[in-house]
Amino acid sequence: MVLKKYNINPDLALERQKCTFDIEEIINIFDGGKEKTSQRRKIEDVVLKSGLCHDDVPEECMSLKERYENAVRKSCFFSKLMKTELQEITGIEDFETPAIRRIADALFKDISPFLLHLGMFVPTIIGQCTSEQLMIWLPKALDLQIIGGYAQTELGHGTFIRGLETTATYDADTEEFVLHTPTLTAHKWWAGGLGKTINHCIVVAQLYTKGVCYGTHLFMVQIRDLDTHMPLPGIKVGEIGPRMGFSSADNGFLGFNNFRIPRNNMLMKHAQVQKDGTYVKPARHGKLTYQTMVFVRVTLVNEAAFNLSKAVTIAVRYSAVRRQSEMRPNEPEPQILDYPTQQHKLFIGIATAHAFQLTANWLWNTFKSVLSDMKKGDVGTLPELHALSSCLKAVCTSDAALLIEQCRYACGGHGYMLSSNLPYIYSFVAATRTYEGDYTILLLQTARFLVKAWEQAEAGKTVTPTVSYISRSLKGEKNSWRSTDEGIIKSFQAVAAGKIALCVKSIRDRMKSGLDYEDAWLLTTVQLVDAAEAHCRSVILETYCNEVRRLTKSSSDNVKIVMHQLVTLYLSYWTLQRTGDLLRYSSISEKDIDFMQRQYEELLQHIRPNAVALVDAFDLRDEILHSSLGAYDGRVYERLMEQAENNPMNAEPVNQSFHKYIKPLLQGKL
Ligand SMILES: CCCCCCC/C=C/C(=O)SCCNC(=O)CCNC(=O)[C@H](O)C(C)(C)COP(=O)(O)OP(=O)(O)OC[C@H]1O[C@@H](n2cnc3c(N)ncnc32)[C@H](O)[C@@H]1OP(=O)(O)O
Ligand SMILES: Cc1cc2nc3c(=O)[nH]c(=O)nc-3n(C[C@H](O)[C@H](O)[C@H](O)COP(=O)(O)OP(=O)(O)OC[C@H]3O[C@@H](n4cnc5c(N)ncnc54)[C@H](O)[C@@H]3O)c2cc1C
Repeated sequence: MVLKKYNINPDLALERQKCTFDIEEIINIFDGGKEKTSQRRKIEDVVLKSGLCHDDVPEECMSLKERYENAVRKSCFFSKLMKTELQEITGIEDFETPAIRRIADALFKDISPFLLHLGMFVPTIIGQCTSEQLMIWLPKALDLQIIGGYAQTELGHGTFIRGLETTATYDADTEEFVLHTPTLTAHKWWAGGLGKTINHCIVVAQLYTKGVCYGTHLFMVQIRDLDTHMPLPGIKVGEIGPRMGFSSADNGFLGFNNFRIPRNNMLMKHAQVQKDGTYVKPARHGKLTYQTMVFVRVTLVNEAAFNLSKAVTIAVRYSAVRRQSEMRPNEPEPQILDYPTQQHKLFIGIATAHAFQLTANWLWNTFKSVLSDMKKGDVGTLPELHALSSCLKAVCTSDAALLIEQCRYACGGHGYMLSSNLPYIYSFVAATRTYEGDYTILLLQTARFLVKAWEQAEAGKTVTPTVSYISRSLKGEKNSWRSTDEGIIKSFQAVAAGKIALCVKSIRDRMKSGLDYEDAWLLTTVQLVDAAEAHCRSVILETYCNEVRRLTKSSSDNVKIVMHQLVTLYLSYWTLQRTGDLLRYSSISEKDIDFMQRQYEELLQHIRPNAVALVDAFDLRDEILHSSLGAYDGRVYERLMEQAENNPMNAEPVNQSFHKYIKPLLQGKL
């Protein structure tokens, strides 16, 4: 371990002695091998030694303007570091390296204003440009000669992309597009980095040529002068105002007054406008311009896992240090981690972080394989990827937000301190449930796919692997409950199949009673969201079990045991959460449920001695955790006091407001 090992809180030190497995083995599993762990640590060393992570004043004590300026400073120096030393170490394009994403959190407790540059601007250039356009913009973007964002959402529309109002009208005489914001609600709103930082932007606008609207397309737009950074004439741009999190990401607004850009600034990999204004539609699939969103949804599953692992590390370490109440009269106060209710709050967080991380890796591989199919001209696998990335983004970000909040509950009053870092982690993840497609909207997209899959299976057609359980269900295969991994997964698939069947029936019944398809669908949407969530649960459970089995094949017995205990905990937890559904759609009995409850409670006891070691195995350095409660040495109270003493509010013994207001009030002179 690279972490400092002096002055460790004695309770935490004892916890580490109880560990039954080799922590390094689990670290290697999640990094993807020993080599990757070593590369990641090298990257972390370089960034930590650079001195960039240091703030003179804690971020939470800065004004919004100071926070933004501090974040810009760090982003610039971090970018320089990425281009130099880090490039040498990674040897690959930076933005895909998970280690870079991890260590970025050592610099930014909140968000880098450059997040959207690497998160969406560069991926859009890669996915949407012709090879000529790529040659122009990609090197400049990677070299940070231009800095960009992604402006799709408007004041009036975010979810419904087809309803966007910004127009891009082609003028064949000058071979230019004229960008225009026709109404108040057409102003671009929310784009990260747009407020103050970026000079270029991908703009999503309704394309008009030869008097016809062809729907939304993507355009590369320079919005600020590269030298003075002033908005270009015809551009109205600014920051949208304080929000729950993302404080240093300068989310912005943008309006166009007949602003002209060259024809070549339409991103033309899939659809083109020729010089004379002729529109050439995408040859293969109508939704390829939505590809960056699919990419980000895939990466957000990883974000859910990573941020949850940070929160649960903080809460478990704190729970080992914190002593409160008594279990029996006159006995010493126990560590709060010894309360089964505390274990119930936290151990599911550890298991979920594992489940989401392995699912994220699997989804990333699926994404790469679909991209490779698409490069060969085959878009057949795209609908399944869209359905998977939609539901996994929705469910993983939503579960992670709930579990992170549970970690805060688990830390009592001190968890409410910004210095615990839990409020920052929560506000970041809470936003991921909304952006890049709101929870409900994305589950409804998956539901479309599931209903279609049902209809295909009914017609005797083969369906894709993630929904093959539908065919089994239609063949009349009855579910018989077994409390094994496979048995539980089969039962969750039976729940999903049962719910999809009911949705299909509801839609058909409603149509029989005279409604059209749209109304029948609309009235069934509560059930459809529920069915898509059930499908997603079955995907996560299956992926988690399969991946742990695959990845621990050559592990030591002790690692196999502890990793499998977490899998069983996860399966038991969700069985107990979903007893109503399982009683309805599987053959589970009350006796089985009693067994699962006892098994779950026993597992909490089995995992308890390894709890601290399991969070140590996330290998998160103190500089990444930024937490007074979760540091490796467990010196919680020392840090809280030190930070209180250094609070700028305590710099003067008497605040001037006493003389101005309180004293006159006390003396009746106000
Ligand atoms: C670490 C990185 C951090 C990055 C920070 C990011 C910060 C945040 C950035 C943002 O939020 S950017 C803005 C993101 N905005 C959204 O996500 C908007 C969500 N809305 C949509 O995606 C779409 O409007 C919609 C809900 C999918 C509906 O689109 P549309 O009305 O055009 O389609 P439908 O009629 O519903 O469906 C038609 C057909 O198309 C299929 N489809 C839809 N989307 C896709 C897709 N992305 N890929 C492939 N296919 C897609 C859909 O399933 C339908 O198929 P059929 O059922 O007809 O077969
Ligand atoms: C921190 C943050 C950063 C962001 N960054 C960017 C960015 O960089 N670039 C960018 O373009 N955008 C960005 N966004 C915008 C984001 O993508 C949208 O806010 C998001 O897609 C949700 O859209 P909306 O705000 O229009 O919500 P709405 O669609 O108005 O949703 C409001 C509610 O209505 C419900 N609803 C809407 N339509 C339906 C329907 N058809 N059926 C059932 N229920 C429905 C939703 O489920 C939700 O509960 C960002 C947002 C946030 C919070």
